[in-house]
Amino acid sequence: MLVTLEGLDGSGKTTVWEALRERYPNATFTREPTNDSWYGDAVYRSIDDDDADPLAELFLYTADHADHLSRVIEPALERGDLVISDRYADSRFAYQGATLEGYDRLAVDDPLEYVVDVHDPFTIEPDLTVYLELDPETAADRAGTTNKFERAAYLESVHANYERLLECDPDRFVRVDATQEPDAVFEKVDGVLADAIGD
Ligand SMILES: Nc1ncnc2c1ncn2[C@@H]1O[C@H](COP(=O)(O)OP(=O)(O)OP(=O)(O)O)[C@@H](O)[C@H]1O
Ligand SMILES: Cc1cn([C@H]2C[C@H](O)[C@@H](COP(=O)(O)O)O2)c(=O)[nH]c1=O
Repeated sequence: MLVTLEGLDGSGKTTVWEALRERYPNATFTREPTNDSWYGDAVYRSIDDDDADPLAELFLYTADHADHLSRVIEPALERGDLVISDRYADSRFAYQGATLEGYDRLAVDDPLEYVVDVHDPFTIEPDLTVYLELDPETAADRAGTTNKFERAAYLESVHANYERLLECDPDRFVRVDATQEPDAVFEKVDGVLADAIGD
């Protein structure tokens, strides 16, 4: 079973992911961008480049996703592991969907839909996606605005894109209020996960 954690920067995904690691020691824990491949290194170079071309950046993230699928996700699912990923394809739909808004050289009406279409032929859809919902101001505050994506105005567009994704796929997404204390957020996510895997 593939479970993904999604949300704005600072919404508490990694905090929950770390706590789940202790709760499910036999599961495969992974993340995007990956932090153990040159594809992931290339993505982090792009994140640190304020002038990175948004379309090139989409394909760097997507290359990292393709490698992540073949190297980590598919083998773990074939072994029958529970796989828990801190960010996954929905991050691309929401974030690159936002960076590509108003990018003149991409002749599409709906960048989010375009990014979904790029993934459609090869990605593996998660069985469950936990969306940690937080307002963009608090998210930017918590994240500390350390990279170009962690700014409230940009996170507004990302937030709107996540809302579209949740609306399109209500059976896959579970929304969790990320303004609660960390323990309460974890308890809620743990309950959702236990229900999903029949624990
Ligand atoms: N429920 C919470 N309430 C208040 N602060 C929190 C909560 N969860 C996490 N934090 C704090 O917010 C900051 C960001 O948390 P975390 O790294 O888990 O978020 P994230 O969603 O993984 O962020 P990013 O996507 O930027 O990596 C950390 O300082 C963390 O301690
Ligand atoms: C997977 C993915 C991530 N991003 C953005 C979101 C964050 O600002 C950075 C790095 O992620 P982290 O969880 O803070 O380490 O990258 C993105 O724009 N598109 C994606 O597909």
